Amino acid sequence: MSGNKEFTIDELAQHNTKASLYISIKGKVYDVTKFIDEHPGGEEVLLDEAGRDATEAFEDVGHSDEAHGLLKGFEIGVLKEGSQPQTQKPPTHSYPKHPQPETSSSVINYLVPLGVLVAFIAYKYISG
Ligand code: HEM
Repeated sequence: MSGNKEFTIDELAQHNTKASLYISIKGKVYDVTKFIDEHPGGEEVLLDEAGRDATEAFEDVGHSDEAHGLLKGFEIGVLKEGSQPQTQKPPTHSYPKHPQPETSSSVINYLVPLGVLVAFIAYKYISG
């Protein structure tokens, strides 16, 4: 079965039990209710990902071509655009970079060793 029905993330989330189990992978929605008992990876993992975007979990396992092929048979629609969960953090407040008071600190960095050197030479000169 395949379809062009668009599911929102909320609709998907309603099918998160063994009685009706939808999973989304790469923007497609799959009804894997009938597959729960047959999944070689066990039902537990499917139930863990039930009703949500399982792209990462599915890819992490490194499923075979056969597994990818099976997916086609479970396709019932697509995840509505813009309803994907935010995997990336929204841009947080960007803080303006404060200009560092470069000059004053670099002058000090330069003057202190110079002062030490001058003091050392003066000391040598006076004492010797
Ligand atoms: C929903 C569609 C899924 C299908 C059609 C599917 C299919 C399969 C198939 C056919 C295998 C046998 C090995 C292979 O051919 O790669 C397998 C293994 C496995 N699957 Fe899935 N899988 C699905 C989702 C998931 C999800 C969401 C997880 C979550 C982590 C998962 C975890 C695993 C694990 C851990 C194995 C390895 C089992 C083992 O080698 O002992 N699967 N799956």
